[in-house]
Amino acid sequence: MSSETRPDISRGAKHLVDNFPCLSTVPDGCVLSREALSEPVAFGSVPVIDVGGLEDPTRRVRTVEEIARACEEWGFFVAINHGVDSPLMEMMLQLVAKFFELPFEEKMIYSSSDEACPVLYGSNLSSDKGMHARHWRDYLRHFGRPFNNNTCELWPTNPSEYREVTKTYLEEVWKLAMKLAGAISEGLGLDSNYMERVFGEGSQIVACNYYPKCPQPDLTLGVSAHTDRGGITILMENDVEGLQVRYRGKWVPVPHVAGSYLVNIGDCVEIMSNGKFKSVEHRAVVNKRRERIAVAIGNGPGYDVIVKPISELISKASKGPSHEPILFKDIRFKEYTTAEMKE
Ligand SMILES: O=C(O)CCC(=O)C(=O)O
Ligand SMILES: [Fe+2]
Repeated sequence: MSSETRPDISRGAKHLVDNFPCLSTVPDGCVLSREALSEPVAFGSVPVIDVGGLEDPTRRVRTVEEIARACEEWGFFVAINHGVDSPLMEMMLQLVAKFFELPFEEKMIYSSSDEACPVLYGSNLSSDKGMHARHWRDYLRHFGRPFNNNTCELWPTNPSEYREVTKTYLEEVWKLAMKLAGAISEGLGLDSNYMERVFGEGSQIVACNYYPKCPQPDLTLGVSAHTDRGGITILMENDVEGLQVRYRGKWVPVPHVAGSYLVNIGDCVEIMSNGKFKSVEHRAVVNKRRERIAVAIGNGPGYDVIVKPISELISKASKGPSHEPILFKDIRFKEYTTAEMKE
């Protein structure tokens, strides 16, 4: 390809696709290694759990068991009847879609070379940094909870309803996260408020991911294999599937279930559970036909919380026939989230 016709990747994935409608190949440099792309894919079923059962005293114990089993075996589950208002979910998704539709220059207001910037717009396609370098994804990332000082004032002002709707959405997602934290605590044999108490004021990271249509989806990825650092990730997608979960060494695609959330355990809950509940690797693939939008909210402990295996679990284990070693070191959440970014 001559340099005049070589597509410009410097403005990210969406800009490239919008401006080269006839693009039939993934630009040089964006083709990922054969090893990264050739891992086996298998069909299996990520558990679908009716979390509405947590609200019903006759079904609570069974629902807690289902959640605990999913956290042990898959680290993931699809949550239905989760209680978050569907018009609110739809509104949030539409505002994120509108944000990505803005002119490039307007989105660039939020770009920065500092990865730790509290609000960050960028593209993995045009970046050669980090584990997702040259991947087919544009993103907007910012902090949510704790809502102090000027947290929300840093968020985008366009679309105009973005701040207000996002704040309401994050509060609802936090309620759901704490409901699930209750089930996870009970699943570990603790009282249902245990994890919520440890999380304290809590923290949230908002990751809005935009994956445009890709001419050669087999040659690239949206996001490569990683685990989430926080506690409980709650992810909503438009009606396009793309997430894959590592299960018994193979990649298992998660089918889209309308109105559901994809829930996964992050590193903090794995540490707190001393490895009983798994923070499992996942990745996002892209496709030729439809753009995919995924809004992932990482719900974690407050930044000053020391994340460590829960002492009750350790002492219980050590009384048992097989002494269970403490598998993780204590670490302050703030240091854990900023240590050598994996993303
Ligand atoms: O977009 C997805 O489906 C996955 C995104 C993800 O794993 C993340 O943002 O941590
Ligand atoms: Fe993730």
